Amino acid sequence: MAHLFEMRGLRKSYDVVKALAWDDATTVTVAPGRVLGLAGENGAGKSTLLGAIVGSVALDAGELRLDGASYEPHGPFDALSKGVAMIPQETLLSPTLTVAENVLLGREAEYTRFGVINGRRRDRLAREALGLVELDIDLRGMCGSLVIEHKKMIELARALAARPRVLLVDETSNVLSRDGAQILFDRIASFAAAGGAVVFVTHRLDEISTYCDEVTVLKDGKVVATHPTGEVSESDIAHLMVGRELEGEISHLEAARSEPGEVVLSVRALRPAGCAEFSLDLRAGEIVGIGGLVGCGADAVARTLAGALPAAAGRIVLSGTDVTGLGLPGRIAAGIAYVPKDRDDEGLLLGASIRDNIALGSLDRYSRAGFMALSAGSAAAEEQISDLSIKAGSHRTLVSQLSGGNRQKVLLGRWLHRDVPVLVLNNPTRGVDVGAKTEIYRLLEHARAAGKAIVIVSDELPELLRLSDRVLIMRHGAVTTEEHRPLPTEQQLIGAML
Ligand SMILES: Nc1ncnc2c1ncn2[C@@H]1O[C@H](COP(=O)(O)OP(=O)(O)OP(=O)(O)O)[C@@H](O)[C@H]1O
Repeated sequence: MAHLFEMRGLRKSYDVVKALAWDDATTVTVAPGRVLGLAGENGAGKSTLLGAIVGSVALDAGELRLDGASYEPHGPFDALSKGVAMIPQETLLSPTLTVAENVLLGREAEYTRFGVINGRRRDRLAREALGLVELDIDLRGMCGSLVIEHKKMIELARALAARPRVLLVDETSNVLSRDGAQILFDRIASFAAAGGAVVFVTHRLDEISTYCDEVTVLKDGKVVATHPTGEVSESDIAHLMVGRELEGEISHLEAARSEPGEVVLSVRALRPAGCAEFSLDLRAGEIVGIGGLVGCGADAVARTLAGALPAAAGRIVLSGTDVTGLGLPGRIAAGIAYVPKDRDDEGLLLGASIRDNIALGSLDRYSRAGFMALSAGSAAAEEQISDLSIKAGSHRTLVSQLSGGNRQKVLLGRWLHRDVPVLVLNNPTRGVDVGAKTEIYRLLEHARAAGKAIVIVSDELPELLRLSDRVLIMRHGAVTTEEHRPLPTEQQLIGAML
């Protein structure tokens, strides 16, 4: 079969980090009508590869070919004009532009004449594009205030509306609801059926077996193998990615479960935005998982427990102290740590180092007579880098230079070494590779065994089933199901969500 897209001998280094380190003979191709899955640990080079394909990463060496001809994009807009569109891992929408302006970014000439904007035409074009992904939202709203799912759908709409030949999708499904993910996979399938070529990056190996024709595994910037997905199992792919077996480590965690202790966090008749009353007694050494479809209220519950969203009513008592009136910083100081879902918007200082981001969870430890002595956090940061296998030169590396999954690990690392009694984790392993996920599960299990009380909101049912002592399923803002161990199957929980 003729190739639509071809990559050969790609190399890219950032100082000593070899993000892409293919030898001259290494070639990866995608034929028309095919979906290529890209798998690899955090920092393996997947996003760098996609960045190189749209010209946002300048390669040190290598060759890209589109339709048999040399292809050298100068940036994402140039790539788009040549028929290559990307949905990046971290959203690139401009927060201060409207939905319509973002959807039509780069197409302004289509609705502007002699410098005058034709608003009706703009709105019609934007509506057409959003129709491709079944998104019906206010065209005049600012993108900065949208939920992440809508931002991703806008990026998908923008890409599809440009009618590209090659579509690159970087870890998009992990922020989408089931319905959103279904729309994404349907569009990918029809795009391929119409002769397009797709490169799809995900850490969810079931998505690779279900939706991809072939899988290429990257490790330390090199191509380890490419196989038709029908010929490799998910555990084969995981093995190629991390170079070791993972299942045994997980079942070990299952065996170590013990009875929870005293109630640490008592939540009474809390009214998170858009939700019914929510009550919970969370015990020391207990993990309560909360799941449900998008808009079910689990996200609002997590944010309200953390103090990131105000509650309309109710009480939250932490070890006998009423913390209801406290905002996010006050709750953190009181002992409720929070890992948000949208890490770049809500969680991390991208321009600061790993050490400073981790130390943010412990400012009280590092302030002396009103001055910050963050250098004292270096050892703690190095410990987190090693415990969580954060791929970085040192604790001085800026978070903006880390891969997505490694950023997520920094966010978690901020709290895992802290002595906080309560952790509220909102999709804590989003974008984290299978090996590091096992490591994070192990650390959370240790935190649980050490008596921490943990609430995990997760879109991944296997994660909830693996970690939780209790699972709450929410629908339309209310808890409709509560299950204790032994927990029901994934299928039964999905049934409860619908
Ligand atoms: N701008 C940059 N400056 C310095 N190092 C960088 C930069 N961008 C990427 N890197 C490094 O290159 C390596 C590959 O990163 P990349 O984002 O491609 O990984 P990835 O496979 O996409 O990981 P993830 O699964 O976590 O998204 C990492 O070690 C990362 O820290």
